[in-house]
Amino acid sequence: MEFISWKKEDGVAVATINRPPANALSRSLILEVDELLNQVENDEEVRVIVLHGEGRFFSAGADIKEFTQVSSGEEFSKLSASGQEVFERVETFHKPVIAAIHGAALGGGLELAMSCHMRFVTENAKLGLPELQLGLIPGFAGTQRLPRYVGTAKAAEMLLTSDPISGTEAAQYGLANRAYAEEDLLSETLTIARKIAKKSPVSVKAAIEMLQYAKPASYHEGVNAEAQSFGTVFVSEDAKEGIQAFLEKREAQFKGK
Ligand SMILES: C/C=C/C(=O)SCCNC(=O)CCNC(=O)[C@H](O)C(C)(C)COP(=O)(O)OP(=O)(O)OC[C@H]1O[C@@H](n2cnc3c(N)ncnc32)[C@H](O)[C@@H]1OP(=O)(O)O
Repeated sequence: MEFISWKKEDGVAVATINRPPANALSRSLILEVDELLNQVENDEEVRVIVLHGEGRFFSAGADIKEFTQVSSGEEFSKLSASGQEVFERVETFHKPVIAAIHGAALGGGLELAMSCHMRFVTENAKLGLPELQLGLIPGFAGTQRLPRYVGTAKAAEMLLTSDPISGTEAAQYGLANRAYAEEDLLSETLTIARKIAKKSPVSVKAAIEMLQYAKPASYHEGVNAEAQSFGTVFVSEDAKEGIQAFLEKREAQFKGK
């Protein structure tokens, strides 16, 4: 794998995303998340996976620069659906996947983190779904998972304003399990991961399976609608303007077209 490396430590696979400068989730990086799961799936020495980011951020989201290479709405809907599929595999994976988030988990980066079974964060990390700032909507099941963690009112605020919340606030709202000082994040996360690694893999698998029943019945319908909508919104003039404005480091001027 080019962008994800991992090593085993006491029953835990510590996986590092390393795609400078922002660990943006290109298509190939998302495929590597899938490949990571392939590699640990049948490894009995791996009981838990901890995912974290190298550099300044956990991940700043889907690769906005790569978006300029896609042109049709159908292609964007497919891109959305294939990301959703990988993240669904994370959420239903029979070994717990834990995100350790520092710096920022934005857009697709937060969507990846939300598909993990637990999230530990630094107090000053930024967590958010800023896609509306780009004239887009989230496309990797963020519209469905965020309200599950923070409630619909806070999810609406986060989506519609594009403002991120801090790690401390994320822990208060239930989006993160706990917030730590920057220097303690990885060691505290590993302590919890090692504790889980000592449990019976049979009961851990069963517990994860049972958690899937806590998803609302409309979840998969919502995710499919999100992928469709992602493609439709993406071909708007406003989306072109939003992406261009990001690349030119200026504020977007949206016209409603
Ligand atoms: C289906 C899913 C959809 C999505 O996920 S859409 C994407 C949603 N994410 C975002 O909108 C976040 C965009 N990024 C930011 O808001 C900011 O960045 C940060 C807050 C993460 C960091 O800000 P700062 O510290 O001022 O650094 P910087 O100069 O903006 O970024 C450093 C370099 O990283 C590149 N970068 C940041 N995010 C992305 C991204 N999501 N895709 C591609 N590149 C990204 C920038 O362009 C720049 O690069 P250069 O140094 O070459 O100018």
